[in-house]
Amino acid sequence: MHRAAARLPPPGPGPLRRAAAAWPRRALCGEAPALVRASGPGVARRLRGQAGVRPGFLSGPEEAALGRELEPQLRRRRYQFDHWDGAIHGFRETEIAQWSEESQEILQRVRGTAFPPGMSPLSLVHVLDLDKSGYIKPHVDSVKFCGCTIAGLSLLSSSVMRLVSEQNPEDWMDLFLPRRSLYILRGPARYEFTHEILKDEESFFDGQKIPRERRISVICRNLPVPPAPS
Ligand SMILES: O=C(O)CCC(=O)C(=O)O
Ligand SMILES: [Fe+2]
Repeated sequence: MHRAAARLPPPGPGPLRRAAAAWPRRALCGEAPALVRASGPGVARRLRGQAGVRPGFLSGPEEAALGRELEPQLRRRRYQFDHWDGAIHGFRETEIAQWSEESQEILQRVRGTAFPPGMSPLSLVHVLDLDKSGYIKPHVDSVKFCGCTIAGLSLLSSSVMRLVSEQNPEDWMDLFLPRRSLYILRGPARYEFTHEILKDEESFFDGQKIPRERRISVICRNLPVPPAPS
């Protein structure tokens, strides 16, 4: 979702629900420092434990197994190059509730890593297939439909995810997402910073080109906590 633009969810049921709104605070996850670069020590401190990358989270065979399961479902859809809210360019997507046993084990591992005990993960898992020319513009995931944690697996391609502070756009953090890694965004990284996936032409991490190929992400989210009754 574009910065500062409050948007409505898409008409009817659909996997994309990105709308800006209020920013409740919550916390915590691990990180690999070599895979993140921040605009300054203040941002690094603020996002420590809130934005992290686990390289090698998936093995090669696990990536292949997920791919085999996802390809037939994705192939039925067309890449879209103009989305309803313009947040994503060159993509197709789906939400999946039923997974093979092998994939369920992987998703359990994601949830066990990303979500503290007692948090309710969304049962639908979001699968986003970005064409080589596709990219994700800066947005904040809808607070209406998605809770404090976003955890995503990257298949087929490495990429760079950029976080930019909504309040001070000069504050940013880049996350290098190697192929087969898991990233986790929580608390301020999820609510107070936009996130985006850079297009191939702009895909650099710490000055180094990170070529963007076709990329499939498998994203687990949790339910928003309902407001306390007044
Ligand atoms: O592809 C990803 O890892 C992120 C996708 C995303 O930001 C979204 O669907 O809201
Ligand atoms: Fe998002």
